[in-house]
Amino acid sequence: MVVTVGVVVAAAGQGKRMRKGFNKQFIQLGDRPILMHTLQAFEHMSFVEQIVVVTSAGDIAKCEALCRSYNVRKVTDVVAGGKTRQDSVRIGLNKVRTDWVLVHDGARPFVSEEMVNELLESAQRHGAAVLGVPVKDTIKKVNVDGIIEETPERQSMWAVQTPQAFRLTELKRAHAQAREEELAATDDAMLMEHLGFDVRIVRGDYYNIKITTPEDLWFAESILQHMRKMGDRTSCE
Ligand SMILES: Nc1ccn([C@@H]2O[C@H](COP(=O)(O)OP(=O)(O)OP(=O)(O)O)[C@@H](O)[C@H]2O)c(=O)n1
Ligand SMILES: C[C@](O)(CO)[C@H](O)COP(=O)(O)O
Repeated sequence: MVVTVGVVVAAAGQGKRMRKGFNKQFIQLGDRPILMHTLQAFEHMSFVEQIVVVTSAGDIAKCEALCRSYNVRKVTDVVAGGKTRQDSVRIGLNKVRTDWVLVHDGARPFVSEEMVNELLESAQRHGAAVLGVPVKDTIKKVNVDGIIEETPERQSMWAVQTPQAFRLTELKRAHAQAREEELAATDDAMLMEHLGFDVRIVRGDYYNIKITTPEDLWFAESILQHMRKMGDRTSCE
């Protein structure tokens, strides 16, 4: 079956935890801004037909100019996002014209074709899929007084990443319903789970980090150097 695949790249956050005073997507990582690493990764995936970038209204022109200078041609729309990531993704989805959509954080620059292939294969077989990695630490549920309430069994704990892959119509429905019910979610899978969909987890890679706090930039520089040395984006492990 021939299917079409689009991507919504959520890049409209303020990067408060990065404490730079500007959107962290524009921080230079190696020789280009973080967001350009992310967009170029999808640009080079042959099965991706369309990329929609969601950024803040004030950064649209800058983002379009960067796409031109880095030769990112699959970007059809650069649109202004919303207050939350969920709002930004919902806005971006309105521009997507493909059967399947990958939702990805602009701040995850090390997404690879190999991981996206596996993700899409699983999503198309089972209906919806997300990348994730088994957690390495012991996880505690802690109450407002700082007292540990519960230690969930680690074997069943995964740290969820992006991309996350869905049928466009189904994800749009999940977003519409969440809006109606005022349900707030930190990822798109949660909205699909809420609608009763089974969402598969596909093993991603520990290097597929989201750049969130300042020390993540050290890790990101090391990952980038390692990948360039290996001459292959996928051979970090
Ligand atoms: N209103 C928002 C908030 C977040 N994002 C995007 O969602 C991704 C994951 O969010 P996060 O890492 O939390 O980014 P920020 O919201 O920028 O960070 P912070 O919470 O520290 O302000 C980022 O690529 C971010 O740009 C978005 O598109 N729209
Ligand atoms: C979607 C996500 O990347 C999954 O890990 C993440 O939840 C989004 O970022 P945030 O830090 O929760 O805003």
